Amino acid sequence: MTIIKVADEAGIINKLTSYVEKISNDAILNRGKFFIGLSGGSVVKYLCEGLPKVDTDWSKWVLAFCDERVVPEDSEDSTFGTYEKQLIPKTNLSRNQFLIIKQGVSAEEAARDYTEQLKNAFKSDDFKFDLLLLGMGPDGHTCSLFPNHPLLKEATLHVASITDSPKPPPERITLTYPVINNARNCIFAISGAGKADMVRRILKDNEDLPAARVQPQGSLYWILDEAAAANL
Ligand SMILES: O=C1O[C@H](COP(=O)(O)O)[C@@H](O)[C@H](O)[C@H]1O
Repeated sequence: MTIIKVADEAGIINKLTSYVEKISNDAILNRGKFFIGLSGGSVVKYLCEGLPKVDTDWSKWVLAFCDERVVPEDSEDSTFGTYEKQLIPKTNLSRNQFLIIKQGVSAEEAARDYTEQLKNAFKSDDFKFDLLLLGMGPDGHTCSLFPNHPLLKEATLHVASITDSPKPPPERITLTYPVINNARNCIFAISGAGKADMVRRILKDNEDLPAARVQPQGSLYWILDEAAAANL
């Protein structure tokens, strides 16, 4: 695991951008495609500001979601909806490069359908992302994997549904640990004093919280600003 401390959000965006550029170009050079998993929450802002600066072959990108809210695409809670408005217009990406959750179905059906979409994209049952970009809530959740939730033990499904998310909206789908920890690279990007206590509990005290269970076969990076790293 590599912990990178930067001064502020601008520093997070710069670091994130350079990692994404390097990892995407390596993936495209070696395997012809770049599979990336995006998160919602504060990471959206970093990516919408940083990704347009990446020098890459956008046509080779396949973009999925580490988790997504089961809401209409035009809802302000839709993670895809936000990237559609704030990222696509600033890059050469097109909508059909994103794996978007099926609309108008239950969370369970959306998770099943998303699993099929991933199978088609990877042309395999082995969902090996080149990069997952992750956030962490102040309670230590990542993706839609919340503390003490039964989904933390999910070992069979690649994509699971949740209908009792403690953070609204309650209905979501999420990648599970078998997929997350199969990734070539995982990067957390965390800022602000509100996360400092949880950052300490995970990175210093080694508490068993959802974000701490992200231990990929590949590389793991935590990019922290000064406020988030204050208690390390
Ligand atoms: O609900 C969610 O929360 C987490 C963390 O969000 P943040 O705003 O505290 O960074 C996010 O990573 C996840 O994708 C999202 O659905």
